[in-house]
Amino acid sequence: MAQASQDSQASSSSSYSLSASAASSESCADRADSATAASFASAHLDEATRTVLRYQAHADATADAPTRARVLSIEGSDPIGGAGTMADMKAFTAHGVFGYAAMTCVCAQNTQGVTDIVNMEPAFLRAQLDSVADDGRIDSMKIGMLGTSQIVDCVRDWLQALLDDYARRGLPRPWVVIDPVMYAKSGDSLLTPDAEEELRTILPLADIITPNVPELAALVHADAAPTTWDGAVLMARRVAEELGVIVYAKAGMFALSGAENSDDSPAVAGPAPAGADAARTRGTGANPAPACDDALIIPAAVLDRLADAEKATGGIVVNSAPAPTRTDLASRPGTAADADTATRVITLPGRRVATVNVHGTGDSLSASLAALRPQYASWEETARAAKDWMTGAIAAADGLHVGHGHGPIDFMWMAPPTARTFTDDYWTQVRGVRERIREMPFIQRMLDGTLDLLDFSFYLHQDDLYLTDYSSLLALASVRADTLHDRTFFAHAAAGGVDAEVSFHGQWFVEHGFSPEPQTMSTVTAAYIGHEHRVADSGSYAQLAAVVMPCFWLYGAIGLDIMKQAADRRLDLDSHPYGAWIRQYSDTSFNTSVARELAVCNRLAREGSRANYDAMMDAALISSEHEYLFFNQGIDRPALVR
Ligand SMILES: Nc1ncnc2c1ncn2[C@@H]1O[C@H](COP(=O)(O)OP(=O)(O)O)[C@@H](O)[C@H]1O
Ligand SMILES: Cc1ncc(COP(=O)(O)O)c(N)n1
Repeated sequence: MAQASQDSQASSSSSYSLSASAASSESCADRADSATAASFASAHLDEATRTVLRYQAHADATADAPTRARVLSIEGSDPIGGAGTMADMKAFTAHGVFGYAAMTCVCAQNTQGVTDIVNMEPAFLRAQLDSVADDGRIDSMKIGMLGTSQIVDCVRDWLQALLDDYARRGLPRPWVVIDPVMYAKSGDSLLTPDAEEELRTILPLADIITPNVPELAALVHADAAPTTWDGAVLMARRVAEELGVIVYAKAGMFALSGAENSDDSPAVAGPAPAGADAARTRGTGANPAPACDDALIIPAAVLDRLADAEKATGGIVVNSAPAPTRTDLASRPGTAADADTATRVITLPGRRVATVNVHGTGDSLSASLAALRPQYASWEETARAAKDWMTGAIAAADGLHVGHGHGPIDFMWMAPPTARTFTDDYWTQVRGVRERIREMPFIQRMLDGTLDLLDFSFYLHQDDLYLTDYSSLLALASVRADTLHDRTFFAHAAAGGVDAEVSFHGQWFVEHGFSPEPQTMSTVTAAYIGHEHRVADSGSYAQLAAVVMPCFWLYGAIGLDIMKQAADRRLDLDSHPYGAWIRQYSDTSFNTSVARELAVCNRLAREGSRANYDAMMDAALISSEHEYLFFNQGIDRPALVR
């Protein structure tokens, strides 16, 4: 059965199932052209040119393809929303595919355990599966918890019939990912003991299976689960070779126990980069983090079929990006070859996230593989993409606060958070900066009237230099604004506010006997302006809006705070040396602009990606540190720029 299913996959020669479905509507003349092109290409063209031709053929063949792959989940439910069907649908949506779902059982479970399971009558499950298959084309599927041997039989028979039917009708074979679910993270059993043997009968129908470490042990009838990663990979190789399917071996069990599974990674837990970047920075020396590498094990039988498929089409696999060949895989870093069996073991690097919130990680990974395979050219690329996505989703899990046991992962980690706004988050994160500014000697001495006028005039001169430049940044924000509202807001801010402030400073200089002439810029002022310009030059409009925000908000907030402190101390502003300035600073009309700027930032943070949100936050937080240094320079005089 294994041989037949894999061969039918190979003969469709499809790395993109969507593309192959479009190809089935190709005219005979087109097919003849492709065949001629193929033999011409294999005879005359170099590899790069043939690759370009593959791209052209793929583009032509997918011209009428649907916008999204259609992916089926066959799973049990999880009302807490972290595993099973619910995990699959969330992962499908996160990966941009359209999800179908047939339920094998309904589970009463949460992050702490499984309390009850109602299995579907096999006949009713079959009715669900037929409902999908009769009405919708399936490009890819993920099969998870099957529960009982009757359900295993039902799904296996349906799947075999579907694959036969697709083959008969010349339709591309759907990608099949099977997660041989036996146990939940909580330790609860999700498969009746008598069904373990039955489960083996469906696995050869898969392209790829994703057992965790205890499931690997069960599949090879080992008495105990391996205690080392090398032992797990060895077992995974046995399973791959016996079943003739690719095995994705998962290291989650070792991650949960805190063990490293890779020799080459430093054992220091540094501040880990978030998400996909985390996986990629390993081995570069940046942000060393403990490893959680997975492995993709491709048995020789599968490699041979992939290579044969390529040979059969003379190197042009119509509707397909190049499939990996033996030499291809063997020459890649992280690929180990075994002289005896020629099985390939590909390391999928990742970093370990220190969390207990891994409910549904196995489901999410297998669903991701099914969703991503139609979008990538090979299982290797698919697996790397799925692994990176999983690391990001696990890294964001602790923020969810769902459940008291093993909490779910954050399927939406690539989107900005929604429970709090960007400005809520920013305000909390700058609490320390706000306190430091409030307590700083410059502000306190100004309030009690002991601040040296020279120190204050130094600060005001720097403020003038800063504001002149700042107004150009606001004007730039106006030019780059994406709505008319933002454009006019920044244009007014650039013109009005800054102008008024500078002329008020000029008045103060004259009244207090200081020259209003521009002074030399300090290194502190230059550093703040430099940061804002760097963001303006290389960042997005959203980042530009965020980098100028602290000057609005922190300045406005300090003004309110000074007003409150002055009132609490019952200061007589008419006789106070800084009375006029305190009045000006406490002018709440400025808060109209602050409020509008905050609304602009929240909109831009909400509408963009998580990466945009984080970049906006970084820009604003760095500006906030500069705000502190800026006030502080009145007293701790920095060097001047020459
Ligand atoms: N703490 C962790 N840090 C990083 N990745 C993890 C962690 N725990 C699990 N993973 C990853 O999650 C995916 C699912 O693995 P695993 O948790 O072992 O599956 P299962 O849920 O079937 O036991 C794998 O890619 C694994 O490497
Ligand atoms: C319906 C269903 N399917 C699978 C799992 C395994 O999830 P995990 O072991 O990752 O918690 C689960 N708990 N529930």
